[in-house]
Amino acid sequence: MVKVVVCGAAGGIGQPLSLLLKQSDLISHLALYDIVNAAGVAADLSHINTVSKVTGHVGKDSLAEALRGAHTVVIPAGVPRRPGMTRDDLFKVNAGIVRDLAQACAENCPKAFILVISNPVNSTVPIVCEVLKKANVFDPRRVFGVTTLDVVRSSTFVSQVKPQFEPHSNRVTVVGGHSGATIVPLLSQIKQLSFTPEEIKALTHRIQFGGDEVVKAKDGAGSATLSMAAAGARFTIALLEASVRGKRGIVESTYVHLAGNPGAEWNLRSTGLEYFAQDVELGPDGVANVLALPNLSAEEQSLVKTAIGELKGNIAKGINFIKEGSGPASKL
Ligand SMILES: NC(=O)c1ccc[n+]([C@@H]2O[C@H](COP(=O)([O-])OP(=O)(O)OC[C@H]3O[C@@H](n4cnc5c(N)ncnc54)[C@H](O)[C@@H]3O)[C@@H](O)[C@H]2O)c1
Ligand SMILES: O=C(O)C[C@H](O)C(=O)O
Repeated sequence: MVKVVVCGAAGGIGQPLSLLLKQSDLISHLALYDIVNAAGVAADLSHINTVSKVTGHVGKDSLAEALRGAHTVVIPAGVPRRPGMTRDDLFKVNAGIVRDLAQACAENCPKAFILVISNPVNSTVPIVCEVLKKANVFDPRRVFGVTTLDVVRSSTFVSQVKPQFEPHSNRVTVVGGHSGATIVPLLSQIKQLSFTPEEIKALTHRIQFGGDEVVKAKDGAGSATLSMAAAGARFTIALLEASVRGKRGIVESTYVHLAGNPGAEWNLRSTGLEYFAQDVELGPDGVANVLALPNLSAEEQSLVKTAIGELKGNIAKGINFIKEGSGPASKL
């Protein structure tokens, strides 16, 4: 029995993500939780003729039931950006939402994999980990910041500049975090391609600020939802392939707690950070191996240095939110 729970399932990401997860025969129960409308989304999806049972859970009183027995919990709950906002501006509202969902996971499904989509990911992942640490149920192998959209965008944008680069089957490693300058695509690792310095600069900028492109185009109606659903489903299915089916050699870039994770010593020492996104091999218990940062070009070294500076503050903000005590979730 593989139960996957989507928290925020009625939202812009939650609905298409749930639809994509409904296609997977790795999932036997898809539980959809939201503070509104999850019953309707669940009824609708439940008519699709695939193997999983779908249940809807609306409101805080139904959260425990939604989470009980979960193998994996995916969290796209919270508010998205509008033009002019940074992801960090979302902290005020989303930090409390993510904290409360993490607390419910600690109580109802302490061994579940937790996949955090809600922004700002650089801070919400530390929030989840701190809540689980406080509850004595933290396993660093089981908590992931979903940065797959940066990888998806990288493949797409590189293929638009280099048509011989097939976007579906070629992956680009993206390290750092998930916001602007903390997103560092390692274009030097694409060994089959060569780029001019101008191409590197333009591509790096587009990947770092791809989210802003969508926020601007949606003009007040939110941020990336459909591409994020595709990216979120890709990461969730990759984790299920590794953990349920026992498939080996699956590597995805993701933002994880470094200390205590297999293979993470090098990145822990070289970044000096508690959390960092990099290529991770997935396995039966989640993180099987954190891959060491490869040799970086001079430009990439400088980008990583800038990312580290920004990540330090983002991480401390998330940790302090739990350590120093935080009130109820607030409004924007
Ligand atoms: N990691 C990434 O790459 C990435 C990409 C895109 C968006 N995001 C983030 O994902 C989040 C969701 O974006 P969206 O476009 O789906 O927003 P949305 O407003 O369309 O949907 C959010 C959903 O969360 C629900 N929700 C609010 N509080 C909740 C709670 N306490 N428990 C459960 N559900 C709750 C809302 O009812 C809503 O249905 C935002 O924070 C956004 O910034 C992350
Ligand atoms: O840009 C955003 O706010 C949403 C998301 O983080 C993205 O990268 O599209």
